[in-house]
Amino acid sequence: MTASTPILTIDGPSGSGKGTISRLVAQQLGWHYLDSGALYRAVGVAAGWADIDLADPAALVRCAFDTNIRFRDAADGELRVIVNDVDATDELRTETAGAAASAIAAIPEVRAALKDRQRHFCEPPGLVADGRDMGTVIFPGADWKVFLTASAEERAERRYKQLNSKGVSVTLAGLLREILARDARDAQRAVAPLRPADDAVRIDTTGLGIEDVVKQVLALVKR
Ligand SMILES: Nc1ncnc2c1ncn2[C@@H]1O[C@H](COP(=O)(O)OP(=O)(O)O)[C@@H](O)[C@H]1O
Ligand SMILES: Nc1ccn([C@H]2C[C@H](O)[C@@H](COP(=O)(O)OP(=O)(O)O)O2)c(=O)n1
Repeated sequence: MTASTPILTIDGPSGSGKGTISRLVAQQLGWHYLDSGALYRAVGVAAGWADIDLADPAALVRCAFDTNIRFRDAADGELRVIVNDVDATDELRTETAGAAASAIAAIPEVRAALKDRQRHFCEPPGLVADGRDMGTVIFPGADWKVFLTASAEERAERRYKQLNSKGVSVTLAGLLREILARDARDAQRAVAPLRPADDAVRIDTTGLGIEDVVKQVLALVKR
């Protein structure tokens, strides 16, 4: 990590648009992008492949250290995630993987195991980092911090459309339940809970289009 490398953090709950907005802003600025949630999802999925019990913290911590995770920009603009040499992008995006990630993310030693890996993404010319604790724990000295929100109903609707467009069969009511459960677990855990940093700019994206949000975030960085 270079002390002078500019960092923008974008935190928020599931479906608030962190990933979409972060990638677009990073593209426009020509900066690197860290999808920290993908690291937690990858460890959860790798643990599943290795039959590790989600209630076995010591084995999960070993898994967090041992899992090889690489990101690759695909030709269609999607970010592919390669876990232990397997393209796990589609498996990672499922709600099952999200729930497993949220469960293992509550284990302090798992969070500690992933800390340095996240900080290594900070390379010139700049970094946009998205997650739950980017502005509070991983990059507390970030130059700009954004906290995105949207109503739970709108977030569930967005996820519904997103998964449907990929041919994944889900129900809106089921997604809303899962989103509310994940919000509660991520916000109530003892270590690095989901919350805005004191110096974060909050943007409620309910009813806003993607372009509107990108404009607001870029305006903040350029100010
Ligand atoms: N402001 C917005 N308005 C409408 N849809 C949005 C907005 N931001 C994101 N989306 C859509 O919502 C879905 C979930 O966004 P995503 O970036 O994956 O959220 P997160 O990373 O916070 O879980 C995506 O399909 C995305 O295109
Ligand atoms: N910085 C982070 C990122 C994700 N997590 C955990 C908590 C989240 O519910 C899961 C999945 O995160 P991810 O950002 O991929 O999920 P969403 O796209 O917001 O649905 O991982 C975390 O604890 N800290």
